[in-house]
Amino acid sequence: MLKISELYSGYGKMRVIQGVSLELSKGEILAILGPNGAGKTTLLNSVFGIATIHSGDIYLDGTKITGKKPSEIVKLGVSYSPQLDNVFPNLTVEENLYVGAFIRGRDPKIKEDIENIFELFPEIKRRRHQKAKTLSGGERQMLAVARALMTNPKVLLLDEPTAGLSPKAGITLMRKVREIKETMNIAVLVVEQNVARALEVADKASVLVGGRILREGSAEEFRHIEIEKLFFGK
Ligand SMILES: Nc1ncnc2c1ncn2[C@@H]1O[C@H](COP(=O)(O)OP(=O)(O)OP(=O)(O)O)[C@@H](O)[C@H]1O
Repeated sequence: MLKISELYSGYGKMRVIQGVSLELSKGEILAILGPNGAGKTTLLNSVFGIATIHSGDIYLDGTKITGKKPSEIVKLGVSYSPQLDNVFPNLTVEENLYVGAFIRGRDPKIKEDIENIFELFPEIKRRRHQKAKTLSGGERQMLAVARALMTNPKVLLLDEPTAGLSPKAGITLMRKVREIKETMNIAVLVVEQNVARALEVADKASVLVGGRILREGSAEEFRHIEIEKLFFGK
């Protein structure tokens, strides 16, 4: 579904990603793990067309998306929930979901999809007429993920969806991500600081250090490795 091949990318001339290749299939969650500054966000930015691609290619279902604009990439089926500024604070929950569906124009199915999303996230359904800025941290992150789903993506990119959440809210959200990939049969590329939380729901994981993939494998095989060893090989 998503294939990244020998990617070198960064910002302007600055290189952050140094030869990353990975593949993500439909119905899979791939967790990108790694220390601060490893390039995790830059990898997502590269897929979404907001970083500078120096060389390499990115394919979605065999179609090359390298170098395309984010608006085109969304239309092809990739949605992105960034770490910050991922909801419109002064819009209501429902309005945020309508804005999320903006690229679908006047698609009559939008209303029905919003109700389906609310079935997945009853926590925010209760707050549908409340402004996003009045939500709790956990509810706000659920809204951010829900908003990203409104484009009907094939691939969902999530940047630290549990950042700043309590352990309980964090695990609830990650389990929700798993439920989403199962019910909607989509592929999820998730960047997470919390390794245990990510590995609980992910199918596989890649460890990114210094812009390179240090190791990759099934989430199961990483569950028993200490973080220091995972990130720094100690
Ligand atoms: N817009 C930008 N312009 C220039 N440099 C950037 C930009 N965004 C990030 N960088 C740099 O790229 C490098 C990788 O940053 P990135 O945010 O991808 O790392 P990360 O693994 O997501 O880190 P963290 O876990 O701390 O969020 C860092 O050195 C950072 O300073």
